[in-house]
Amino acid sequence: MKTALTIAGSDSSGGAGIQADIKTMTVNGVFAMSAVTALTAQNTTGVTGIMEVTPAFLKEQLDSIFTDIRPDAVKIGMVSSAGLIQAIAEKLKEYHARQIVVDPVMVATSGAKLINDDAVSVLKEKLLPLSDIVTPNIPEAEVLSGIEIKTEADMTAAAEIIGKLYHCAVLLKGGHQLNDANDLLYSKGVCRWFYGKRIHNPNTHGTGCTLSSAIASNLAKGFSMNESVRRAKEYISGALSAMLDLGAGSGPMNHAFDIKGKYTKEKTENKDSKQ
Ligand SMILES: Nc1ncnc2c1ncn2[C@@H]1O[C@H](COP(=O)(O)OP(=O)(O)OP(=O)(O)O)[C@@H](O)[C@H]1O
Ligand SMILES: Cc1ncc(CO)c(N)n1
Repeated sequence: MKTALTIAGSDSSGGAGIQADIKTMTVNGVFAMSAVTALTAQNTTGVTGIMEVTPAFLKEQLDSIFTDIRPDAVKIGMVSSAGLIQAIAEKLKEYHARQIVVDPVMVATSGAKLINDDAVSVLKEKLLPLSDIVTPNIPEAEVLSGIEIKTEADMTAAAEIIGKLYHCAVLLKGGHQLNDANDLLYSKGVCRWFYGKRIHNPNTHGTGCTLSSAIASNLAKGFSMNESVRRAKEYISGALSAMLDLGAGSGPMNHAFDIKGKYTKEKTENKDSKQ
């Protein structure tokens, strides 16, 4: 079985972060492992607290993972401080990690800031050059490229700037802001649009985490970058189309929409059962 590692923050409400990553990787057929960067106290309406692990303890988790079960792909999500980013970069280099997907998480769907200002420059300097693909949304791509994005032509320009600066592929997500659900992949000097039909579902908590984990899972299984992105878009469209509706804010998706088996059946009414 192929394996994937997520290095990210925990979302206590289960829709984003480590929890979304593990669900996504599992449903996409790889064995999921996790190194936790921070605990968040959050739900669909917002984040009330963040407790970071120390860089030393993050390194310890990564040592445990890489010296035993080697990940075929690595996804990196919320990493809020410069010290943690440095620890990740050091360990990824030490263990020659491959198929690295960086989701440059800066702000949660609910609006909470998930990265310190000084960490952004370390992310650019140390982590992006190690990545195979980075998956910014429009505000994140503006920070990484230094240009304002108002049109699809701006998206192309920003993706090219980021890809050339950091020698990686770039999936710039048009997502909820600019167009339907159309994302632009810049890879090996070529731009390609992935057209997604906008699903009228207000529950989009964790979409970015889910997409990047699905890409990592497909890379772990040996699919090309183009095919990994295509399959990941198909998966997220399915998870959104399942129309799960939980919580008072922007709720989570149903990551398990495609699993229908003996153990997923809900309880049926049974006269004999004790209440
Ligand atoms: N309503 C929607 N219908 C279809 N696809 C969507 C919808 N909303 C987002 N997506 C897709 O989900 C993926 C994640 O994009 P999104 O822009 O939501 O990321 P993000 O802003 O990083 O997410 P997050 O808020 O979790 O950090 C993209 O492929 C995007 O096109
Ligand atoms: C832990 C965590 N990571 C990422 C996001 C972005 O959606 C979030 N809300 N929470």
